[in-house]
Amino acid sequence: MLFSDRLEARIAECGNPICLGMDPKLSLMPVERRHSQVHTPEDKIRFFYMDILEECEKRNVKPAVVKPNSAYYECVSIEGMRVLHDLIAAYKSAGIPVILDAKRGDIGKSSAAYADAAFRIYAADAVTVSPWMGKDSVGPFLEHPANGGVYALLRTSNKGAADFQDMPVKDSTAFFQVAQKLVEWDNGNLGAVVGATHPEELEKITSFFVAAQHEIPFLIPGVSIPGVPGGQGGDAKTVLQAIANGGGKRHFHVLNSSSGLNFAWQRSGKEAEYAAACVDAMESLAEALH
Ligand SMILES: O=c1ccn([C@@H]2O[C@H](COP(=O)(O)O)[C@@H](O)[C@H]2O)c(=O)[nH]1
Repeated sequence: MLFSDRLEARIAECGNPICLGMDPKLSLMPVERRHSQVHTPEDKIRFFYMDILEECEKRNVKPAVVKPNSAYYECVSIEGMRVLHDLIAAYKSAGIPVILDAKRGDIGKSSAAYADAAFRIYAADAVTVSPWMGKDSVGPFLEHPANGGVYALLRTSNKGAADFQDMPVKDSTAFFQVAQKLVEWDNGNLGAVVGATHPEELEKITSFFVAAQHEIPFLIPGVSIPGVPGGQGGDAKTVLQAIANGGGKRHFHVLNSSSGLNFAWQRSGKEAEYAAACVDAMESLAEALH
């Protein structure tokens, strides 16, 4: 089954388009309030996300997908990467697909090795890639036997996105040129990263794919949760409206919040309730988007 079909079925099944980012920030993970046996940063990360998973299962409130960003695990230690691997396995076995946010891409043979690492070693369902090096760089991810999803960076959420992505190219912009290539390269497993922070661009990008009669799933990072610091300011309802205005499919695209959902306990200040606060925030986001 193609990734786009699996994703659409998953969003319909769980009833929300939420992508729970999993970007550990140790100072905001008060795990020792619940577990006295936490001794290392790796334990802290493991307990934190396992508590959130347990709470999701207990309340039957699950995100459509999760997205750990590998940087936050790699910078902890080699063992941190083992924790990333184990969390991917745990969330997958709870039926939640995992997007590994690693932003890979290289010459063909090196991309093939990156693809194998993402899909076989980490066993992720999807991975983020940079399209900058072209078709032979993205191809090995699309052709990997795991048949996983491949989200290419298209119009990112950061301020610097404008530096290159908005550059005028052939009567349009660089990101529209990339969008055209994505349509050409897609084999049913390709998606695009489009930031939540620029809804006007999101609407235009949606219209582009709709006009090409070739919608691909968007991973939309940059969504903030009201009252929780650290997000990028994107508003989830505005994002869905932009997709609707562009004529896009309703249950196809996922909206990512990492710090907003992970550290939602900051709203009440009740540190020991970090897992419940995360799932509360997910539940109210899901309701608001229903
Ligand atoms: O354009 C992009 C691409 C990736 N990201 C990643 O998503 C999360 C966002 O975290 P928040 O805490 O919700 O802001 C993070 O892993 C980024 O590296 C992005 O923000 N924008």
